[in-house]
Amino acid sequence: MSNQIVSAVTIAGTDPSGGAGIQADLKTFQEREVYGMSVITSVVAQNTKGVKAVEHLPIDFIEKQFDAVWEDITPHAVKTGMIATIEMMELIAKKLTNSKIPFVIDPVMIAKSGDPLMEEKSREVIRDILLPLATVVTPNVPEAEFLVGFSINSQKDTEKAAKVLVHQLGAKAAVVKGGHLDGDAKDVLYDGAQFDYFSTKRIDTPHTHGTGCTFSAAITAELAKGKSINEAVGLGKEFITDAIQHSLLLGKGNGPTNHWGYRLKGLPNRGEME
Ligand SMILES: Nc1ncnc2c1ncn2[C@@H]1O[C@H](COP(=O)(O)OP(=O)(O)OP(=O)(O)O)[C@@H](O)[C@H]1O
Ligand SMILES: Cc1ncc(CO)c(N)n1
Repeated sequence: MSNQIVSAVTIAGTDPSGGAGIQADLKTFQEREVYGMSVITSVVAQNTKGVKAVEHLPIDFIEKQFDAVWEDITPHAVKTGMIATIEMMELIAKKLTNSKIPFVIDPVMIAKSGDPLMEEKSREVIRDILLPLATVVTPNVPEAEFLVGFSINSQKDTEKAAKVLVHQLGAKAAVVKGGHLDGDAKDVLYDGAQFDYFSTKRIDTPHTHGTGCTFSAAITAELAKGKSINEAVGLGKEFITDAIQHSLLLGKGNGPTNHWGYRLKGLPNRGEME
């Protein structure tokens, strides 16, 4: 694949303040040297402090965007982020059912600010119609709890949830992220055969707006390049850790991560410099 231009597409909602959603995904693809494309599902008026308003695009217009990408530039991988309604989920399922490209699902339900990004009645639908199509699904703990139907309080629970996501709900692999648990930021990958653990020390910062989007976009970019699931998750974890470590101290709320943070590896972060 060395001379081939690798491309990926994100199907998701927007963040005009640039830290999450489509904007985070495209920045991440670019940093991973993957040509980024996007299909916008919802336009969200949000920033580092929270969500102010959401407008869903008409379903036929989402389909037109999807077709505009696919009829022209076939992507090497696809990810979904904010998919708010049942209609949108059905459209994506219809479009991707016989697709052979890697498909990463970040089952975005609630923003870090606590604002809902998915209609409650859609949650079962993402589980039933999209999860079986996933190459990798990347829930945080509250999302995983909803999808599997039990609470997650320990590593054992996390492993059990990852198994359910694969064996009962049909994803090829699942990464249950430990960002919301206490202690180290430890993510568990289950690929149907074995567990792998990706763990870093928790970085003491409130600036984690868009971490989930950035992490899943980095995994998508690496799968687009032909990396294995295990390699892609490992590279995604390094990328998000550097992005959090070097967060930009922007905004008045929970600030965004730094998508070029990996280039600053080993250097003092901005907080330490000031
Ligand atoms: N404070 C932290 N220090 C180090 N790593 C973190 C921290 N917070 C989250 N992570 C890591 O960032 C990645 C994204 O996890 P997280 O649980 O934050 O996603 P999320 O809740 O889906 O994010 P989002 O706000 O975008 O929805 C995971 O690899 C997680 O372990
Ligand atoms: C559009 C969008 N997707 C995902 C998230 C979760 O971080 C967000 N805040 N906004």
